[in-house]
Amino acid sequence: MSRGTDFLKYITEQIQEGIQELGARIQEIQKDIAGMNDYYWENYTEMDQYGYENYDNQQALLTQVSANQENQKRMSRMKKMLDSPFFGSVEFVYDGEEEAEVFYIGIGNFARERGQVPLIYDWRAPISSLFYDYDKGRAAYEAPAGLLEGEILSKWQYKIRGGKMVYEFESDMKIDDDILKQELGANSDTQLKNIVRTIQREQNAIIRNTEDKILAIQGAAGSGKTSVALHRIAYLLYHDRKNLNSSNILILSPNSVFSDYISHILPELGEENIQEMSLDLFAYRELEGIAADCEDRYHQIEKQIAGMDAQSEKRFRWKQSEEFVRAVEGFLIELEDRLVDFRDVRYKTLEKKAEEILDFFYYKFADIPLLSRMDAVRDYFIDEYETLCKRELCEEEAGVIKEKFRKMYVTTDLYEIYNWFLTENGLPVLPDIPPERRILAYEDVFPILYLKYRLCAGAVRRDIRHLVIDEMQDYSYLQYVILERLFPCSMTILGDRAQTIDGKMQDVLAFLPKIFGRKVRRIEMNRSYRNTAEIAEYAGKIAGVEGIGYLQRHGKEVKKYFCRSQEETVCRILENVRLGAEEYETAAVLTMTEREAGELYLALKERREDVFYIDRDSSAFRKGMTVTTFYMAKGLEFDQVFIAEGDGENPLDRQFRYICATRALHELYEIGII
Ligand SMILES: Nc1ncnc2c1ncn2[C@@H]1O[C@H](COP(=O)(O)OP(=O)(O)OP(=O)(O)O)[C@@H](O)[C@H]1O
Repeated sequence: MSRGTDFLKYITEQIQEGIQELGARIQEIQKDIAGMNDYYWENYTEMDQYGYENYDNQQALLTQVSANQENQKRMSRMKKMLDSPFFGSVEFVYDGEEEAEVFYIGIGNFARERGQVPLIYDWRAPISSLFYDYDKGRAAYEAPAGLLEGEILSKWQYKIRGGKMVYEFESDMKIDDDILKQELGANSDTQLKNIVRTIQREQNAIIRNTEDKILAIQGAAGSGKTSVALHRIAYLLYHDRKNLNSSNILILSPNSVFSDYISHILPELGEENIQEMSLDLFAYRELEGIAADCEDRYHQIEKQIAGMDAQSEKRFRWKQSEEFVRAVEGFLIELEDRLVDFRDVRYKTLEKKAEEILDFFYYKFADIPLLSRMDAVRDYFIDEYETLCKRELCEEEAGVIKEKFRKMYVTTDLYEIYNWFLTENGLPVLPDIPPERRILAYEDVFPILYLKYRLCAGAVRRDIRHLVIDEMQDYSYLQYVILERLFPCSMTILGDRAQTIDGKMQDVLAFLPKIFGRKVRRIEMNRSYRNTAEIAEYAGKIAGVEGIGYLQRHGKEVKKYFCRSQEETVCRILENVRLGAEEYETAAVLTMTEREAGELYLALKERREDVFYIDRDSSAFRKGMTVTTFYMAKGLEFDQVFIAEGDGENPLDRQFRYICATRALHELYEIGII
């Protein structure tokens, strides 16, 4: 038997024994807990009158309950490990030592007892970097005690499934590529896979980067940006347990389908409860009370596809630009004088002259945002008044005073203030209607949100300690300014300029340093993993993207059809789609517009059962044939992709075809209309 198979046998026994021992411990604690409960119910009437005994009992109970919760977690981790306990090993001899040691690496640490040397090391442990960063020969890793150097004598890779060794071999770079090809040659799933077994060196450098506050990654389509960002989160959580837990992390993703697509990776890596949301949803929640509803990005894309007139297009761009931010800043300086009408305030013996209020407003509290500043002035005077009267005001009295101060604002309605700004800048104003009837066009959503953050206090989200922004190319200058204000934390920002959904490519890396300063570290990922060589070359030509490396994984040539009608398009799709038990798992029919997707979906649904439609309200994608727009398919991947082109020219044609083409793992069909 080989060393890997021997170790598998040994470790399986160890894990099984560990599970048994832990099971017994869980039961024991469970008994203790039951005993404590019984004791409490039998004795609670006789416990000391001050409640000390009761308190001690409760504490003891809580300790046992939380110990068992922890044990249950360990138990489920160990059970998971039985399926595939490790995937790599490194035979390493430390400098100055004679004998080599073999370190096995898996998805989590395993030791029989807490504090013992692990039998399997977590892929995020310092020692595991030997596996990802080096081949045979000299190597080193950064341990808590400092840099440890030595020599790697051999490196092995294993595939274990259901507790059985599928393959094992000594790995060098070439074999690495073969494994990758095998992994990527498999059928796609409706969820992104974890890549711990095959993380590449340049990916590992990003995952293990803890020095840079803001990492901005420009990566080709399919280069593993999303995968790397998620593994980075797992890595950061592992290494900074004291300061960071999963509720401190927020992922801004394009939509709910994408959120669902990536949602299982972190739990698989042992990290639960990471929050995910789109920036549009975030904005919508923040603007509650100002407007009843907001358009989202997808409304805007549909407008762009339908063709916007030059003036609307120009206005939209301006409202998201650096110039806009500057114009708002200028407007805010003037706003101070326009927004407040200082008056004397009188309430019983409290009397404040307008001049005195003005003085406090402009000087003492000048740092507080305008719409929150009067509250600070008011609280100051109320405090002063209470000290003088030697009593606290009741709620009703304080309410009356609050109202008097609040009334000095000419308006507190951000929508109205925004209209002042628009008028000043010679732009059409929004209709003068009450909040419950207001629906904000996408072009106004972030401008109003920006005003909110500049005018009201309390926006900064200090609970978030790490922010991930996926599809960075689709965020505007203004959105980044907002993000910078809201989240003063470390960030992983990733995207691909070639996939910008706009008339021209946007290189956000050109302006990010202006917003975030010198904290931004730029990294490029130029090797693509998703597509076959044939598809990658085809896609590269569409976007005019050069210099992308890809695996020499070969497949069918890309096929192009020209059809006369929708009926013919449907026929072409159905004759080429290969879904089934022995075939592919996912196929996508991707269109430019929602209308086209809706029509094709209905036509295909008549002919096949397993056809699903994804629109902006969907929250998951399923095995079978998915019909959707190119912009909803961003970030996802499918075994087969059919690009159903619309008729006529379109300003987003290049982006449409490029994004669609790069979604395909194995087969790509382009269907044009003549
Ligand atoms: N090191 C790796 N080992 C195995 N598979 C990998 C590796 N890196 C990337 N992949 C695979 O390549 C595919 C693309 O990865 P991912 O979706 O993370 O790329 P992306 O750069 O975010 O793509 P896009 O921008 O086109 O949406 C996925 O199937 C992923 O599992």
